[in-house]
Amino acid sequence: MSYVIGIDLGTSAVKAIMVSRSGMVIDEASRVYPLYQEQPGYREQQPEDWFQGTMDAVSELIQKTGVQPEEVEGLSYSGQMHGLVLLDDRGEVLRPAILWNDTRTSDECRDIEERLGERLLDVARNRALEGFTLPKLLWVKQHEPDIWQQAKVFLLPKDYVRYRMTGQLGLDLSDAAGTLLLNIVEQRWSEEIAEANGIPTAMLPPLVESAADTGTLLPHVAERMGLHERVRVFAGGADNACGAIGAGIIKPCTAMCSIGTSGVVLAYEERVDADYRGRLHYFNHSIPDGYYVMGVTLAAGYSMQWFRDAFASEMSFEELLAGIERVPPGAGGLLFTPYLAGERTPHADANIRASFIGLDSKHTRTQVARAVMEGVTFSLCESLDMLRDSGKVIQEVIAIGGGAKNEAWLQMQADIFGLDVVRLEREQGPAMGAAIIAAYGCGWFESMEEAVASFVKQAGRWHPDPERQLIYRGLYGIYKQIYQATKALNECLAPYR
Ligand SMILES: Nc1ncnc2c1ncn2[C@@H]1O[C@H](COP(=O)(O)OP(=O)(O)O)[C@@H](O)[C@H]1O
Ligand SMILES: O=C(CO)[C@@H](O)[C@H](O)COP(=O)(O)O
Repeated sequence: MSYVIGIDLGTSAVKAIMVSRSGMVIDEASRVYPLYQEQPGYREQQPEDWFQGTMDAVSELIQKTGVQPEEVEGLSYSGQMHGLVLLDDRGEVLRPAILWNDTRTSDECRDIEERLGERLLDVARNRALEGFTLPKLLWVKQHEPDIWQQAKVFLLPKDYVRYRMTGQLGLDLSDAAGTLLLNIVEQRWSEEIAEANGIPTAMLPPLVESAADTGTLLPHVAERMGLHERVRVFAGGADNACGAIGAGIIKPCTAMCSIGTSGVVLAYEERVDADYRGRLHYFNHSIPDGYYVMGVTLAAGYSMQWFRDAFASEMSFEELLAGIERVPPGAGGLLFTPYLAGERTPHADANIRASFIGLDSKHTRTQVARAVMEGVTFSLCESLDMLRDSGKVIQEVIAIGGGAKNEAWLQMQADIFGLDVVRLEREQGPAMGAAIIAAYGCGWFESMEEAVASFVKQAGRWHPDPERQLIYRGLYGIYKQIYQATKALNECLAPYR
């Protein structure tokens, strides 16, 4: 038999899946790692935790499947986007990684936009947002000059793990798109953006395609994971690009909704000249010459994780959400905005914070949990509406990410979006996308499209219920007013955080 391994380096955990030639997921293994929040707006992780966690997860996967090392032909990666990993001239990590949901870089974003004006949108096709990598580089340059002086190259999260596994430096196009340093259409680093911001071009790692063969495993890494040294390692892609591949979003009129730590509503973009003026993210896909457009809720699954950790830390998500489907829409008149970490879409605002509106002494924990789920889904619906308003025809939504494990959340998505919502056999879209890249790279298929057709398997469909849809339409109208109503209050509260 032959297999490939797909690795998804998420924010809450790394997940590894073993996939057979017929696209069957034989098994999966995962490892969690901590998120450090030393100051308000700061979010960091240790790259060493990613590397060790990935090796542990793959090693467990090999042990529990009983697959022989020589049966694994290839592996590839999907990774949380934008996170800055700085390396010195010996390849050592200089400081903890600054993550996609870290919002310390508002000043740097303003500086970038002042320096480049409209050219930023013309070349990088995105606005300067706190989560992207270039503002993080500028923050280190300004605030940690000693570290900056030692920095020789930067990598993104999954590219760091691949570097540790193979010893080869490289960064794939779909992830490079989220740095703000890529000329998105010409698919090369933008010297203009780098030079305007004082970033030496020597710091930019070599660019590769997602399916590029990036070498083989270092002997000690192969041994630790129980793999053969000859297993082929393919570059992989940004988690949202891989999630899109794993969900089959590789042609027009298809869209996905991912509820991981972040929340994403994403559609395939066939037009290289599509111009969203930065209101939505526009990035290179992991499919050659493909693009996608998306909106991002910074704290989607993270809102649920926060709620559980703060108020029911002894409970699993399954226990916490038991009976949630019996709570009527609207959670007894309670609305939640998921701005726990600021927001990106539709309100690019690092200062906004979350609210519960309508909390009543009769509210139970289950009702509040439902309000959290509804608030996250309303936020995602705002991104979906931006896609629809741009003229995109979306017929159904493929749901992926940890949130797709819960059937009530799938029904809620169908009711709020007013569209059919489809679940896959496993919610691990990004890991499946990485496995598909590896399978295509190994030559199992002529094209990525063929690999997607063979590997992506739908497993359930939720239809919108007209009655609930109507109730949600009313609630959504109220939800959309909360941002403006709480913006100034949150600015006043900022010094107290
Ligand atoms: N059984 C479940 N029911 C509902 N939500 C869940 C469940 N399990 C996990 N989640 C949600 O999924 C999130 C993690 O999703 P995941 O896709 O693994 O994230 P990441 O890729 O960022 O690590 C959690 O924060 C939680 O909100
Ligand atoms: O910042 C973004 C996309 O622009 C996030 O979607 C990250 O890529 C993190 O993803 P998850 O850990 O939530 O999967």
